[in-house]
Amino acid sequence: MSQTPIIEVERLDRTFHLGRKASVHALDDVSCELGAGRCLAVVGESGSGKSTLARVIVGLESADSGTVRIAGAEVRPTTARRELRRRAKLVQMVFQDPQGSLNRSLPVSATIDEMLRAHRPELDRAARRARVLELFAEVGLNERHADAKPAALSGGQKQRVAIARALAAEPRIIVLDEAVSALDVSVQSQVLDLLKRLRREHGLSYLFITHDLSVVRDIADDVVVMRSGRIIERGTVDEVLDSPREPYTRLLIASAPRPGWKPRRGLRDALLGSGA
Ligand SMILES: Nc1ncnc2c1ncn2[C@@H]1O[C@H](COP(=O)(O)OP(=O)(O)OP(=O)(O)O)[C@@H](O)[C@H]1O
Repeated sequence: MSQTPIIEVERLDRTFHLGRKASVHALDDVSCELGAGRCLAVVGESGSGKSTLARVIVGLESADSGTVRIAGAEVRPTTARRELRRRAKLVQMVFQDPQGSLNRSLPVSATIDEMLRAHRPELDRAARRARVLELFAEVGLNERHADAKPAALSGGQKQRVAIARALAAEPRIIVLDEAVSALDVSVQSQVLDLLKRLRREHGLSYLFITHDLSVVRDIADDVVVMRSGRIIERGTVDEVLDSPREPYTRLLIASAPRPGWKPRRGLRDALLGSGA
């Protein structure tokens, strides 16, 4: 990771207390960085702490200790509108389920219009409409899609709307949390191509949370492997996926679906635990 980091995460710790005695150490001394203009993938089995890391980074979740710096400034969870807006200009998040940011009863363009109102107050109604259509065109959609209600769009189209919504804030970083995981393989590859193009054209940096190593191979430059709240391996995608040092990483790679792949559940469960 040679470029200046745009995100620096240092020694994050987060424990969730579930009951009187039970607790989960979701982040355990986690440090990592995202180089400016790069794509860092965070991989690991379900429950390994990937989403918690993403949520702490964007300030949706607090950490018990440790620091997160974005573009050199420390970020903390806040409800202050000005601070939230300032952060949203730097970093946007795209989730697995785009439905969450869409209002069922309004055309999907409304969600983008709302972002523009927040981040581009100088635009009047007509200029916002023009910008909405520009953003739709950027993600491969047209006016007909913009004026449709969410139910009339496919999963892939809705995820494109979510990406357009993120772009409307003109952020420098997009955090994608399993953003292509719910899409079938051919739609997934189209959305990945779109993300690659947008990254090039806008100089974006991506933090890409996924459990899918073929997606990592396709889009990421660097990767960290999480297990039980800790980062257990890190490096460039080629280093980690071609020459993994940790047995756990080797197992993740061995158990990733590929043509002709047959799950070896016994071995996998023994090594990854029942939550895998
Ligand atoms: N708000 C919360 N309250 C209690 N426990 C939580 C909370 N958020 C996360 N956890 C726990 O922290 C651990 C890490 O969860 P996290 O969602 O970060 O994992 P993940 O790697 O993103 O998993 P997945 O791939 O299934 O989304 C899990 O054991 C989870 O149950």
